[in-house]
Amino acid sequence: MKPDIKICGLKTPEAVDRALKRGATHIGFIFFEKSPRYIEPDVAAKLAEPARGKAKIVAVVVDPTNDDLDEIVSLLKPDMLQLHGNESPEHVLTIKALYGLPVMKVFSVRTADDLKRVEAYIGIADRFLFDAKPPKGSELPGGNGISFDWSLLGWLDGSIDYMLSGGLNKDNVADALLITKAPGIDVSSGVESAPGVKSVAMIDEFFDAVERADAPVMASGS
Ligand SMILES: O=C(O)c1ccccc1N[C@@H]1O[C@H](COP(=O)(O)O)[C@@H](O)[C@H]1O
Repeated sequence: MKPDIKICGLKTPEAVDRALKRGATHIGFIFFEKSPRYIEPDVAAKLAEPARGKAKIVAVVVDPTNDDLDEIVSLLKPDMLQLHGNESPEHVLTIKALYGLPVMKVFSVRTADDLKRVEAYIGIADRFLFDAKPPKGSELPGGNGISFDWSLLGWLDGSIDYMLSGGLNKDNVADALLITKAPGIDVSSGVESAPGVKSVAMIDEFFDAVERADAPVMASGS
């Protein structure tokens, strides 16, 4: 089955347009100031306009304050919040109660132990997102272009709805889908020509690779 596809860290109308034309189900905007993909909420709001009703608009935040969220939610009017920090289950519940939006909670994964934290969020987070742990010294909690051992997701309860992220690109996404059968995938730096610079050609190549992975295999000679 075709997975949900989120293109994250968008900053130009061209990249938004291409992601939508190719069938992105989610588009993400990064509200983490140290990121090369950071965007002001009012700019993101204008960029997101063509996506309304076509793809889910996702605001990516890291341990946000209520002031941060007040501004982002009132200007962007996202469909979903992606919590990419160390938000506790209690903080997730508070955010959901305050803003009435579904939450995708992110977990950084290196070993099977990292997946044990998921349990405390079941019934609280609406969706999960599994990303690689950032390398030592990185200022970014995500968007590092690094993958983790996808086979670890085999330990998850099959009923958990999630997106897979971390270092996905046109060359590895088919393997990632084969191994995980992920219901959703999320890419950022894998469709960039330089940090923070999305390439429409690379967005095309990524969707092409997902479509090839999803295509039925024809028997030879028939
Ligand atoms: O992309 C960023 O700069 C970023 C900053 C802060 C939090 C999350 C960020 N990106 C998220 O990271 C993952 C994986 O990105 P990549 O494909 O490995 O580059 C993705 O979920 C982005 O939403």
